[in-house]
Amino acid sequence: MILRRRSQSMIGERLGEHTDFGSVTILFNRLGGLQVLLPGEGTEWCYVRPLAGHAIVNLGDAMVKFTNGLLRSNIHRVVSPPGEQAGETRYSLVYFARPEDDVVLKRLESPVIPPLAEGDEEEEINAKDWIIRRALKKRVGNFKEEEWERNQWTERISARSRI
Ligand SMILES: O=C(O)CCC(=O)C(=O)O
Ligand SMILES: [Fe+2]
Repeated sequence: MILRRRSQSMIGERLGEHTDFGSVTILFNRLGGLQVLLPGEGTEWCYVRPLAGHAIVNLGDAMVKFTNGLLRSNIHRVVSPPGEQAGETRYSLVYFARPEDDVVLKRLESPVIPPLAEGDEEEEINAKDWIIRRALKKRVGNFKEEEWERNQWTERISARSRI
């Protein structure tokens, strides 16, 4: 997928904060504009500087689910490129990899993956339903108070500085 964002004159055109839904995202950017929220309390947004000949790799929510939070899906957003780059059109080549629709997003059985907390039970949700849930969450009007907690799951994990 190629994403195109016009210059800063298109005020308000940006991608709001989110975690990616799938397993791994590979990004190729020439201009800045991608920002990550560093883990921990009260942290700030940082630009991710694109380097020639390099890709940017993001982990998505499925990795959080499979590893019970050992791996994190970082919270990121896209804003206007910094400094002189702000006047240029930004292209981003994005490759999203994700589990097949019917894969259940649950902790994998492995001694290196943290066990579930005592009394915790994992919900049964497959990749397709997870994506639908996450996409709907972003739509104004679909917001339901009682679902907020559930939908925040990977953000909460990703925002922590330590396990
Ligand atoms: O354009 C970028 O650098 C990132 C895009 C992104 O985060 C996304 O499409 O999920
Ligand atoms: Fe993203």
